[in-house]
Amino acid sequence: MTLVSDVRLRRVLDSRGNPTVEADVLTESGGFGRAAAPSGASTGEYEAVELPPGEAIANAREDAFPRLVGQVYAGNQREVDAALHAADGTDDFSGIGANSAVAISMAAAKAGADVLGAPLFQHLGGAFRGENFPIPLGNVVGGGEHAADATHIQEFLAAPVGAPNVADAVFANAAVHEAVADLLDERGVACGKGDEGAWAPSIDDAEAFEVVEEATALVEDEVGFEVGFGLDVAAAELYDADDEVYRYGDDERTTAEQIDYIAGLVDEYDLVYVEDPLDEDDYESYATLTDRVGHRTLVCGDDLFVTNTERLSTGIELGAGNSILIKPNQIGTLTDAFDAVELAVKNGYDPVISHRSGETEDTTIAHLAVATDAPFIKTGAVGGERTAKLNELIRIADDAL
Ligand SMILES: C=C(OP(=O)(O)O)C(=O)O
Ligand SMILES: [Mg+2]
Repeated sequence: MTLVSDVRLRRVLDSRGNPTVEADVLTESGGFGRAAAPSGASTGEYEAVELPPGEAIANAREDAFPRLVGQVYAGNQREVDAALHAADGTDDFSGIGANSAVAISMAAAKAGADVLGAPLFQHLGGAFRGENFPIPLGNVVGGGEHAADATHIQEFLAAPVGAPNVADAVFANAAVHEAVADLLDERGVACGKGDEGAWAPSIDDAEAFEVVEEATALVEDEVGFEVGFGLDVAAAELYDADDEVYRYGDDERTTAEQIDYIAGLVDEYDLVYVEDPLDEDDYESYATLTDRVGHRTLVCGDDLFVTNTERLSTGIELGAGNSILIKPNQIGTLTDAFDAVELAVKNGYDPVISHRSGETEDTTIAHLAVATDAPFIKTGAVGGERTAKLNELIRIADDAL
């Protein structure tokens, strides 16, 4: 029933105004799935390779279509994704492009769900998946590679850890986003937004901590449940490998100082989440930091692990981090992303399903988070391509699909 009968690829716009790959997968019985690849700006060095969309589309048409059409079943995700790997022939998807691969992989999953008449999260998670919903981490202030002339730390993330349900959590993050704007306004700070819809003021990191702490406290009082916050430091972007220092503008920190700095921030602000606090090649320092603060906060590897089970295995062996960011396009297929989640959970690492800074209206990650029972999802706080995922979570919780 779910035999793939056609695959179509095209260039569509992403939220930054760049072209990205969109895939349609059709099945013999009339099933249909459509999905689009997101795109990172602060990409990890070890991510699967995103090709220019035109090239990715041409290569996938030539090499992947013959292995998909009339050959594999959309309802059998492992078979679809194995065909994509076989068509690619490399270990980093530099043949057909991780952007073509992930778009096809996600579109096939949707086509499989369509044939079954089941929502995507149910097709992916099965009848016995958990009943939990992820806590959304919402980017409210940011800079780094996502906005010029803003904070050095890439993302300050609202984390409504005490929310009784996903809808209240989503609205709490939006309220923090709004409170931040009011507080910045009171301070006479005008600002625009970065790539993910977070405010991108021209203030230093210390002032951003003050503002976000105040905003989360205000919203916590208002909603009556715990609203903490966390960070994506995106430290690989700050690290100068030649001089072996982390550069925050004119300030620099050695690795030992960076570890002390992050541990100090966890203490001072009771951070619930710290992503990429150290360089993507420094497993040992991750282990040191995890030893110090891992019992009270999530130390999450994004550029460190790049959704890759081999890199995660190294981290597990060394005790580096206690959480992994899961971005399907970092590894190229849903099967690989699922395998990373499974390995993480088996070893006590919390998976955090994540968007990219360049996004589309695609909602696959909302379904992936529910299907895998992930405790967290990172997908912004406001903005159409971000609210697409957040509103989908609300619909899933409301049995409205
Ligand atoms: C979402 C992120 O940004 P990008 O997509 O630019 O890697 C991130 O670093 O976690
Ligand atoms: Mg990150």
